[in-house]
Amino acid sequence: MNPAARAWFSARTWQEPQWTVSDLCAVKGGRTVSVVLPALNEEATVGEVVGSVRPLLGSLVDEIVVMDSGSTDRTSSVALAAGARVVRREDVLPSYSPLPGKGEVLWRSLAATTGDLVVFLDADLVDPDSAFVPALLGPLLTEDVHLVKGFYRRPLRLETEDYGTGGGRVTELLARPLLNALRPELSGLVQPLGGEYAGSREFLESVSFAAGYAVEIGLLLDAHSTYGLDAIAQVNLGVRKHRNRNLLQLGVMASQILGAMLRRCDIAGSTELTQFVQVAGEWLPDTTPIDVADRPPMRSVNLS
Ligand SMILES: O=c1ccn([C@@H]2O[C@H](COP(=O)(O)OP(=O)(O)O[C@H]3O[C@H](CO)[C@@H](O)[C@H](O)[C@H]3O)[C@@H](O)[C@H]2O)c(=O)[nH]1
Ligand SMILES: O=C(O)[C@H](O)COP(=O)(O)O
Repeated sequence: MNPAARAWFSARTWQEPQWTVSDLCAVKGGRTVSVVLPALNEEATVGEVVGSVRPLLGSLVDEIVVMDSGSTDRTSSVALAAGARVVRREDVLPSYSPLPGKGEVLWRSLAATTGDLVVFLDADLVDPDSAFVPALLGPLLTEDVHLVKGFYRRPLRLETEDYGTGGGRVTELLARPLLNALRPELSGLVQPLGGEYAGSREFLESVSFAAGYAVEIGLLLDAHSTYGLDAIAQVNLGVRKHRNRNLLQLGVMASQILGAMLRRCDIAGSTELTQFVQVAGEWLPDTTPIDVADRPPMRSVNLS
């Protein structure tokens, strides 16, 4: 491992986070915390994810917001019933037409919330653990850091009985090898792409947000460039189960991540990905555009 990454791993990894909610409330002081769940058609799971955070509302957590990314199912009503405030993409920043993708709603969430610290949780988590939010906030509330990433064991298929390992295919086959090659100081991150993380508003509003699924790699690289390695921490969250996407979907995700990474290393990427699908026995090319434009730092955006 890169020597800087090795030293960082020893200093900034919490293998068994011990902070209790009352410990954290005691050090929270006047700081406020927003929990944000990006959601696109997550009616099956969003209620439980909100429910796992709801008991913290009014103590460690000051607001829970589900950022609806254009759902056509009951995501909004389920989230509302579970105790979240629901914000649609078009409800904030009216002068910016909403774009598709996860990065877009995370970016908009900064204009929809006020917490000094922001925790992001995916809304497709299965059996979400109420310990995720306190663990992610631990280093932010007790150390001089700006970004805290969760890590975990990742089962691949929910239908298998043992809930084993094998998940995180884009992480293991693309993101970690790429970081190793192009930003080796970040090779100590166990889950660089994980959707459960927390950051300071000061940091989140100072950087651009990559589109789609590139948002996490963008924030990680930008936290490193802005503050250095020591401003990043990682905490063990145990096990994370979620809905697995198919290989073609992961190919598009991987291309978005690759594009954002290359841009941050001043290397030109591609604006489209061609994959091949079999139709009536014949193999045909199928081309998907790859989002490239970042949203600007929220600090520079006119909020009216
Ligand atoms: O256009 C979209 C797409 C997704 N989501 C939500 O974002 C979360 C994660 O999306 P998902 O499609 O489940 O991503 P994963 O396959 O789980 O991808 C992993 O890797 C991605 C790339 O780094 C991260 O963005 C994800 O958080 C991480 O879980 C879920 O709550 C989605 O509902 C949106 O809000 N809008
Ligand atoms: O984070 C990842 O690597 C991708 O979301 C794929 O995850 P999966 O292999 O667990 O479906």
